[in-house]
Amino acid sequence: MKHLTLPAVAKLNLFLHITDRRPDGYHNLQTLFQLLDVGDELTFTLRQDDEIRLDCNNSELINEQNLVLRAARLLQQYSNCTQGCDIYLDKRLPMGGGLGGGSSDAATTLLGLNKLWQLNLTTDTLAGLGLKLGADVPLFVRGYTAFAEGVGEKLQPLPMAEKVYLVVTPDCHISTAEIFQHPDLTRNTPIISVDQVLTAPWRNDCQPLVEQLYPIVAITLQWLVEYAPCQMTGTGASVFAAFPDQTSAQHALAQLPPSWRGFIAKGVNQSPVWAALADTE
Ligand SMILES: C[C@@](CO)(OP(=O)(O)O)[C@H](O)COP(=O)(O)OP(=O)(O)OC[C@H]1O[C@@H](n2ccc(N)nc2=O)[C@H](O)[C@@H]1O
Ligand SMILES: Nc1ncnc2c1ncn2[C@@H]1O[C@H](COP(=O)(O)OP(=O)(O)O)[C@@H](O)[C@H]1O
Repeated sequence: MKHLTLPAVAKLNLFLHITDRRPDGYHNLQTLFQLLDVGDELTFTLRQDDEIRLDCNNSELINEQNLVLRAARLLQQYSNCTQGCDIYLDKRLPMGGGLGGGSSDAATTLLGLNKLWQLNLTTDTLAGLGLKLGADVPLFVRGYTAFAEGVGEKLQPLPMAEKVYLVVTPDCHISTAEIFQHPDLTRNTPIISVDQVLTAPWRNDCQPLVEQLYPIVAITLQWLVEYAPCQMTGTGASVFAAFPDQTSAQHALAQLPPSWRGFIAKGVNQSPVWAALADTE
């Protein structure tokens, strides 16, 4: 096998509870990660040498900090692999919007190169490597909708009704670090058990603070709630609502103010990346 094209889908946090702050400054969370069926696409091509090169439809993303390059280099180093690759990233997801696009790209890179370089590393090993790159990477490596604890790395599969979501991303950049460092962040939500997930009220502890600091997020939520109950994902800025069907989601999307960005996606319990990998067997 010389080429491999794989999806890197988005996620939503159907709820996000912050339960405490750890001595290392990070926060323990409880969250329900819902995978979606839309995202970026990555193509991996074997090279004759051991170089790793990245190309992308967004030239600003072609740099050493890109999580795709960092994931590829980490895997090459970990496995002492002498092979290289050209990687093309087709960036489709809004960036820095709480949809996990960068983390998903990193996970797809770990999964894709494990296959292309025939490393045969286990999913546990890849998830462990992914955690070094970001808290959400293990979710995308494992590829199932899940209840998560810790910083998001302790995952239990939790299949959900596969609903239709409208996701709207207002034009503002929110720093995850700024939100987590803010004194007004709610960080003492009581811990719930996995049995309580479906009955507990779902809320995002970052949302009130983000609405206060970034009024455009509050305005976007006020727009969306006219159509369906809505919430913010991650540390923002994207917001989402579940709709009973494609038609009603499409109706709301058609009313979106011109400068806003939105898309419709279906919630999925299994990441399409795993089905795509199985197709290459
Ligand atoms: C909170 C979530 C929920 O999905 O937000 P989104 O990024 O999706 O919006 C993620 O777990 C975010 O993960 P990720 O985006 O990888 O965060 P990182 O880059 O690791 O962290 C940025 C900074 O946020 C703070 N941080 C992050 C995660 C966490 N559980 N506690 C923290 O206190 C730390 O100060 C860290 O330096
Ligand atoms: N492959 C990538 N795709 C998107 N962003 C990336 C990538 N690699 C690094 N980044 C950086 O990570 C930041 C957050 O990316 P992203 O995962 O899209 O957001 P979020 O964590 O809010 O869901 C971006 O602003 C960008 O600077």
